[in-house]
Amino acid sequence: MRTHVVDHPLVAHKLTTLRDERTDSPTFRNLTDELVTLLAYEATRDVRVEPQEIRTPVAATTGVRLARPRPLVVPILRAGLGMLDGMMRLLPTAEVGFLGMVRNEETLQASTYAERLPEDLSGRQCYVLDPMLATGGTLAAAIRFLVDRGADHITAVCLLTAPEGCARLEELLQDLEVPVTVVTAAMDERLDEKGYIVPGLGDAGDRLYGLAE
Ligand SMILES: O=P(O)(O)OC[C@H]1O[C@H](OP(=O)(O)OP(=O)(O)O)[C@H](O)[C@@H]1O
Ligand SMILES: O=c1cc[nH]c(=O)[nH]1
Ligand SMILES: [Mg+2]
Repeated sequence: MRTHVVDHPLVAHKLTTLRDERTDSPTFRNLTDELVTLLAYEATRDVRVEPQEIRTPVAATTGVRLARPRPLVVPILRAGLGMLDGMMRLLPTAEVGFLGMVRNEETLQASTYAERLPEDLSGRQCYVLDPMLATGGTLAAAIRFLVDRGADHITAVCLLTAPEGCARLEELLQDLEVPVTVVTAAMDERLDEKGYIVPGLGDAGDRLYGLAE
């Protein structure tokens, strides 16, 4: 597994406002959207392309287009939904599948409550969207689900990651032969006793969709 922390002053600037407890839900949603587009640029660095012959007004030339089958973007509900538009801005022709997952706040175990994905993902590049990689349980289960269906290339886009979660993800997925990359805006310090990322940004789903108020 490869973890890529995007080191860019605009990412750091937007992330700081995102973390701030005074940031309201509408601003949080906008910043998430902007941050994801910046991360998506890095996350799609190895998206598959194929040659395409075109004519410019001046001459014939060979360029590229996105290869078939199209990439699949998978937001993990609820909080991952806030990342979908930012990702689709760069990959407008991607297909979208959905996974609904929730972490039990006592046991920290992830469970799946909804799934709407193509049955056969053979040969598909998948981009998993989830703002928080905390203990890693949610992302590990989501990635295994996609690989079991045939996905052969996984990139997870996460706003924040915790070192403990990255280590656990690597351990849980060590038997996979599929390349897995995590692209993130920051690797934070640690998890607290409730499994929250420190300093983190709190509960991403609640901050996006306002259920905390
Ligand atoms: O790495 P983990 O320890 O598994 O935790 C991370 C998960 O927790 C949050 O979702 P949550 O369960 O709060 O669901 P929500 O998106 O509906 O708020 C977050 O969006 C991740 O999916
Ligand atoms: O810090 C955390 C950990 C899990 N889920 C969140 O939304 N935030
Ligand atoms: Mg939540």
